[in-house]
Amino acid sequence: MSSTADVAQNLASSSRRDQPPLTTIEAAVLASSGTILGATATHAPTNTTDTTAATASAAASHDASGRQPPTAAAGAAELTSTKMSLYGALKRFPDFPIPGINFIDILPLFQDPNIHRTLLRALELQVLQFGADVAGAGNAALAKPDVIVGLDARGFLFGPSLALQLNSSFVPVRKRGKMPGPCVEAAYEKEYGTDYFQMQEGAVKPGQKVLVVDDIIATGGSAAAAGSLVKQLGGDLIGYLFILEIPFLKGRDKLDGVPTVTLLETDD
Ligand SMILES: O=P(O)(O)OC[C@H]1O[C@H](OP(=O)(O)OP(=O)(O)O)[C@H](O)[C@@H]1O
Ligand SMILES: Nc1ncnc2[nH]cnc12
Repeated sequence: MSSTADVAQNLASSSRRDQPPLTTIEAAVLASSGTILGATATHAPTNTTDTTAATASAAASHDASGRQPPTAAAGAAELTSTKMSLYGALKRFPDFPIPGINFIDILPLFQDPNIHRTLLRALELQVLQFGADVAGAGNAALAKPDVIVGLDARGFLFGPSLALQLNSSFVPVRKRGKMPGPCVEAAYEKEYGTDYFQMQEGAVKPGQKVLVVDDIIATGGSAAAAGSLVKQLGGDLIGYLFILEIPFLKGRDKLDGVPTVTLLETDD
C-alpha cells in the first residue's frame, strides 16, 4: 500500500476537469479520510465499504527512521483541525423536537463560509475515496455517481452543491405531497416519528448509479426509505453518504450492507 504521503502527493497532483488541484490538506483528507473525518471503521458492518480501514494504517505509517513523513504529519495535523472545526460547529439541543431527543443541529456548518467550503470539499473527497474503494484505485470513475439523491430537507443544503462538484445530477426525495406528477412512495420511521417519502417517476433512470446523501443517520429509517425509492425507480444504489452518524442508534443495520460513509460521528 502507498504511504499517506504518496497518496496525498498523487491526489494533489492529479488533474480533475474544471477543478483546482487539491491542496495538501484536501489530498490528505482523502488519503486518510477515515482516520480524521470518518469514524466509520468502528461501526461499519463487515460487508460495507469502509473508507477508513484502507487508509488508517497509511495515515499512521512511519518512514524507515521511525518518523512520519512530513507531508503525512502535516496533513494529519491539518486533518485534525478540519474535523475539529466541523465537529465543533455542531450544536446540541436537548429535548427537541420531543422530550428525550438530543437534537444535533448541523445548520451552523453553513453559517461560516470557510466551514461551509471545508465541508463541501471534505464530502467531495469522501466520494472520490469511496469510488476508489469500491472500484479500485485506477477505476474510481466507474463508481462515480450519475445521480446524487438528497433527502428533504437537510440533504438539500449540500446535495446540489456536491452534485455540481461531481458533475452529477441532483434529484430530491421529498416528504409526501410536495411534488407534482406521478411519484413512488415509501413509509418510514425515524428517531422521532413516522413519515412518508416520495420521488418523481423518471427522476432516476434505470441503471443510473445513485448516491444517497443526508445530514444525519440516526435510526436509518429515512435513508432506508430513500434507498427503497431509488430501487423502485430502477436505480443502482451504490452508496450512502452522511455528514454525521449517531452510531448507538444502529442506523446502518437498516441499509442492507450498501456501502455507507460518514464524515463525523457522535455518541451523545
Ligand atoms: O435516521 P433517522 O432516524 O431516519 O433520522 C434522520 C433523518 O431525520 C432528520 O430529518 P427530519 O425528518 O427531521 O426532516 P428535516 O430534514 O426536514 O428536518 C435528518 O435530517 C434525517 O433525514
Ligand atoms: N438526534 C437528531 N438530531 C438531529 N437530527 C436528527 N434526525 C434524527 N435524529 C436526529
